[in-house]
Amino acid sequence: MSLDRFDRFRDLLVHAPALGFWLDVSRIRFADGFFAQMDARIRDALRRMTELEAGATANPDEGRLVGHYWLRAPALAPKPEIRADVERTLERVLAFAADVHAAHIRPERSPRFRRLVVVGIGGSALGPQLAAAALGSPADRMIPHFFDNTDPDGFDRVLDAIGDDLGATLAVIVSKSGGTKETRNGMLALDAAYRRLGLTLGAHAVAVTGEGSELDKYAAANGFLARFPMWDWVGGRTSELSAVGLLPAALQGLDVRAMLAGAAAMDEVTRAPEPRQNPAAVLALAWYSATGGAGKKDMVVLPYKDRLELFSRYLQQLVMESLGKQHDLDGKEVFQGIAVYGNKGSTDQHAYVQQLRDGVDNFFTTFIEVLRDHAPGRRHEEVEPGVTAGDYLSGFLQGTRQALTDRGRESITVTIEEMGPRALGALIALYERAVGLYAWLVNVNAYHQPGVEAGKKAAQAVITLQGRVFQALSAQPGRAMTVQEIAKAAGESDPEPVFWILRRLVANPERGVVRDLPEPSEDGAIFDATYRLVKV
Ligand SMILES: O=P(O)(O)OC[C@H]1O[C@](O)(CO)[C@@H](O)[C@@H]1O
Repeated sequence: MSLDRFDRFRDLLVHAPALGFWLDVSRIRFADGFFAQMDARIRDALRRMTELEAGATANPDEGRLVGHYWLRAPALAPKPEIRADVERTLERVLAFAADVHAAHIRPERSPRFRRLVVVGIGGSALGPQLAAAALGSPADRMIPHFFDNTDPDGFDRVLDAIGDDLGATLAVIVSKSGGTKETRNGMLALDAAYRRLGLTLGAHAVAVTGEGSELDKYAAANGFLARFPMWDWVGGRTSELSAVGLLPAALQGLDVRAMLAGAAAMDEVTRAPEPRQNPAAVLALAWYSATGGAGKKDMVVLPYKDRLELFSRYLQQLVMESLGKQHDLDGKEVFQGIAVYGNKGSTDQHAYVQQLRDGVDNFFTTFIEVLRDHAPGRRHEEVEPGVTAGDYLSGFLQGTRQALTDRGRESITVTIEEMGPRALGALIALYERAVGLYAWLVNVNAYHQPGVEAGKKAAQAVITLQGRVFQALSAQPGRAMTVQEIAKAAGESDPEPVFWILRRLVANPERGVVRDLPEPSEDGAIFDATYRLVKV
């Protein structure tokens, strides 16, 4: 039995020695004949990927090219102007970072920039956050911070952490569309913070955005230190190796050329035409087998390396925004997707692994193993005679993998030699391509995200309604009105969103809305409450 299993392991293992990379899918229960059955489809997906890399229009909705592969191999770009753009932008990123480090570019009053705040969300934050956490060290040239939401308390927390160093902080505002509200709000929060110190945002800021976008215009009008392009042929969730990720990484002092080289090397390996020798194809096939090609199982991502804790969050967007689609490419309703979650092993062993082993079998796990325990020169302290903490980490990985197998729970293991910029670039490239291939296996468009717009529009409607609520209250100053009365005065037929707005405003007394509860106040009385506007 165990010999059979070892044979199967050997048979299925994909090893890329030049990359120090292994992919083990032997703990996926492929049905008999699975690879033969899928052969034509995966070859077709590989063919389409080749066309995509050669410049085919892969985003039928938007008629756009999809070319994140050219970011690390500009010579492959289908047009000379794209190649020139990529090469020039990399040089500009590196030169800008060098100038900042050398204090040739310096803040308004401080002698040099010591920190950076990346303001962005989704694909304009997750990659930079992943790289900062995965590769940061005490040798970093600048300390990175992030605004990745429109949470005022989140802004406060970051600004508190920066403290007196704000004058020595570079704001990197990242938005492909240049119109994302969370990002705009973060930028305005920073603007206000600089102004409180008598400083200007423009003298401390750079933008990464699409040419001609709202942000691009704002940056030009406000004298930003520099603007870097974001091209329409790079999707947000595959933008880590464009200026979006490279600029923050270069400023932090990370080796961006090594990140690019790792991605380029993985791209080479994952262009292999033979599916079984192509790690991205094998990964996509393993997902297909595990999920029935219909998202029946979730992907649990467990890197046994603290530095990769954000990898599952990064993959969450890459996988779920790419694959989570209502319709397939033929317009058929399919409700596709694969749910992704996870943090890190062994930590998660003490959180939800109980359910993975004993509970509902609705997932497959991806273990990520890093062979090198820590940086050369660090001591391998023993925690027991002849045993190190790293031995335990490794033991827990194998142990959990086996414990899951014993219960028939499927898993994949990705192994890398050591954690570094090259490996990170390679991991990103591997998953980018596996997602693209899988999308074709299930016939969905991986390169659009129509579903995101609905929530954004509805949010804007709430903001507009809030304005009408304020108007209704201020039209009759001092008058106490019920939720229903306010809704009516605001021209809103549904009192519920008005109730939500008022409840929140009341919890923030600075906004001037006061709630009066009828006496005696009891359960349910909240719906008889009245609201009025007071001067604050
Ligand atoms: O870079 P932008 O345009 O601000 O967009 C941020 C994120 O928002 C999304 O469009 C979805 O809301 C993502 O696809 C994207 O990464």
